[in-house]
Amino acid sequence: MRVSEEKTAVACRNIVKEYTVGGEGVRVLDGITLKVCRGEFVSIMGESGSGKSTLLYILGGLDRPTEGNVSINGTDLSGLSDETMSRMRRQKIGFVFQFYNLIPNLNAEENIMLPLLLDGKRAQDYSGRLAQMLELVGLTQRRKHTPRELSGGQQQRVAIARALMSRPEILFADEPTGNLDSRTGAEIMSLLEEINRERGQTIIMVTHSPEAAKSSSRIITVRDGKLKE
Ligand SMILES: Nc1ncnc2c1ncn2[C@@H]1O[C@H](COP(=O)(O)OP(=O)(O)OP(=O)(O)O)[C@@H](O)[C@H]1O
Repeated sequence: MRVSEEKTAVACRNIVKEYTVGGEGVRVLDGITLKVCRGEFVSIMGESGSGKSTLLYILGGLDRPTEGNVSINGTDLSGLSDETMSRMRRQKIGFVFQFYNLIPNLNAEENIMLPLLLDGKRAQDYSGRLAQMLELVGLTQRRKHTPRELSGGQQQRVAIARALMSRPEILFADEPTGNLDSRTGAEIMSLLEEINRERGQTIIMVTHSPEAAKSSSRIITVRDGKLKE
């Protein structure tokens, strides 16, 4: 991508995050500035407790920083009400977690459709997109299975399809292979790589795994509350 064509997907400036633990302030993030361009696949690494997930949630608008600001696709999140922020999350952001967070009594396609239904959309208007997503994640034959009838890797594929249904600007993934054996983890990573390469999907992923991080185009590390590229 030429620099002049770069478009910023998400940017943050001087992010500080402090928690109060036992009456004392603990500074987890200490002045983080970062820009991720559209189409990038960025891995966030760092030791346990370094603040990787905290940073991911702040970038995705799931949490607010103590200081500093985040903008997604040019919109500054700090000025948004909670309601506008949650609409923005539903429509512009996809999240995938280590534990798939599927609804146990809904089947694969119902789980994939759920966020759009909660956003007031009609299922019949999205049947084509649903079929495309099932195809993309390789679950067309298993669309009527409930999570209990699916392997961990298949459940994560459902979660990925669900996150992509709204055609999000950015897909955030928090340890997406953390609960999978290494072979299944590698399959999930090649799916994410394909989604990034073929669809130009911007992805920001937290991972402990150097193997998983190899799929990304850039690795950043959080250490002592700061970023090292
Ligand atoms: N709500 C909270 N209240 C107090 N402290 C918190 C809270 N959330 C996170 N922390 C602390 O902030 C630090 C960073 O947590 P975070 O989960 O972001 O780290 P991480 O790098 O993602 O860790 P891991 O790799 O173990 O998941 C930790 O020391 C954690 O205990």
